[in-house]
Amino acid sequence: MYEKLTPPKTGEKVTFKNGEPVVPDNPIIPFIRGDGTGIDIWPATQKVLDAAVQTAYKGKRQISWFKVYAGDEACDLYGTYQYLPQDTLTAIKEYGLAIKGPLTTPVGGGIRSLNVALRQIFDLYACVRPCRYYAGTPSPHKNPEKLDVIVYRENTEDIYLGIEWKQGDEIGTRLIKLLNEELIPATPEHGKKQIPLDSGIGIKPISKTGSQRLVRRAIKHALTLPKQKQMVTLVHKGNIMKYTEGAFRDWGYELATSEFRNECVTERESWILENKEKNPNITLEENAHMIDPGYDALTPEKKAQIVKEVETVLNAIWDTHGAGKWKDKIMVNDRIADSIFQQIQTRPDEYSILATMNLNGDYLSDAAAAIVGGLGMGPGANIGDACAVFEATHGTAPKHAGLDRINPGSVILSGVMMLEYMGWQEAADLIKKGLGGAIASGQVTYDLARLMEPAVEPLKCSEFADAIIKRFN
Ligand SMILES: NC(=O)C1=CN([C@@H]2O[C@H](COP(=O)(O)OP(=O)(O)OC[C@H]3O[C@@H](n4cnc5c(N)ncnc54)[C@H](OP(=O)(O)O)[C@@H]3O)[C@@H](O)[C@H]2O)C=CC1
Ligand SMILES: O=C(O)CCC(=O)C(=O)O
Ligand SMILES: [Mg+2]
Repeated sequence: MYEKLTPPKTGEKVTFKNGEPVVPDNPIIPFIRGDGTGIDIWPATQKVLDAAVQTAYKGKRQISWFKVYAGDEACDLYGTYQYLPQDTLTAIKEYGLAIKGPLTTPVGGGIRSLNVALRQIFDLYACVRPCRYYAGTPSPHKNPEKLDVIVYRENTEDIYLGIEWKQGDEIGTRLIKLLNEELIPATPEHGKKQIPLDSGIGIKPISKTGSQRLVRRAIKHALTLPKQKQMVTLVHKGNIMKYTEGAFRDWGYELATSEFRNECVTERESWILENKEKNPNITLEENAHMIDPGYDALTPEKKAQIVKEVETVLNAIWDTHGAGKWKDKIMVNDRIADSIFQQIQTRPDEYSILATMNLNGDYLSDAAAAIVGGLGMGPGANIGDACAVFEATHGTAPKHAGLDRINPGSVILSGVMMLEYMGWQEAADLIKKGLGGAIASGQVTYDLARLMEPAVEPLKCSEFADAIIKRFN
């Protein structure tokens, strides 16, 4: 079955039932060390995970690690350009869960991202990146503790799908000509627009299926959160890209108000309901006027549409959601992408789950991680219905590689996410306690040490792992 790998002799497979993992007490879990700083981060992470599992379960549960290869290490073992060997894919498919360090993607040429390839191959459609603050972490923000969000990023489509043609490419040029000469003129709303012939071209597909399965997962996650965090914000640039980004928003609302009708209320619905609660005799038109600030300037047709919307909402959900009942539902709202970047800084406590398309989520997860301490504190998980691969938000940080100085926090916290996903909460809690304790006592790696006031002497990557483990008991 494997060309160059031998799975551990002990341990069992994780299986999946209805999209959820079924985890034995001794699961076999494949890991990819990663390129660059992976060489420092992975040993530190494995040590912390093993120590936590041992402390929590005293041998009753343990992980059998299965080393698999990707990136530079894979080329060393399998040969030139063998960045993602079949053995690795077979192992991840077979064992269901995996964890990885970062992998290099050269900018502007060579291999396409291995990280993205793994997500696409295993249909890991939800990239889940929580950004929460650990007390004592230095931050450029005044109140970083107010940010506690989870970026739920669609992980398989968008411009990130990688369907692109280089400037000057023959097929790319044919495509531009087809668009300019036939398809754009055949679409009246595009007017006389033309694509410059010397353009590179990228395709941005956003599907209804892809959008809704992501939002479905986000809403299900929201249902597990404390009441005050039960919110899902659909992030998009739909004012400009109406049929991709705008459609993501619309499909998100459609799903929330159909599949989760009883569990969700949209922001706009909540305004309509609240207006009637405050004034039971309010007319439909008065209500419409209140929910749309520009109402007076609208055309009669548009005004009639909003009045109809108010009527439809009241008829559909007044009984189930009215009289304040909506306050116990998941709030689903939407924000324009550029605006959300300032909102997470100026009003962080108003947000919880941020459901995004692929590219917006890529940007937003780095930005949100920066608020709570930087990329060394940004964990993540790529989750599908039959497989999950855990990895940090950051990349290989090559200038720090092999120096035993980088912060392993993000991959360790990705391990915490994996333990929680497995239902091994006790081990996950120990690591969060240990990591929180180490940071609170100023025992941190260079990235956090340089921001601390007063300054502290940085720990090495390996020493940070030990500082976490020391605090388990
Ligand atoms: N999932 C993955 O495997 C990903 C892979 N990549 C790939 O990684 C490579 C390098 O990308 P690059 O743009 O340099 O981005 P990186 O995220 O690798 O690093 C950028 C900077 O972020 C900080 N940083 C990153 N990781 C940590 C950490 N663990 N602890 C503390 N600080 C950290 C460092 O800042 P400072 O030096 O200021 O301290 C570092 O120089 C590229 O090939 C890229 O494509 C990128 C993102 C994700
Ligand atoms: O794979 C890469 O090179 C980049 C991926 C990335 O930035 C991310 O997933 O956040
Ligand atoms: Mg990124």
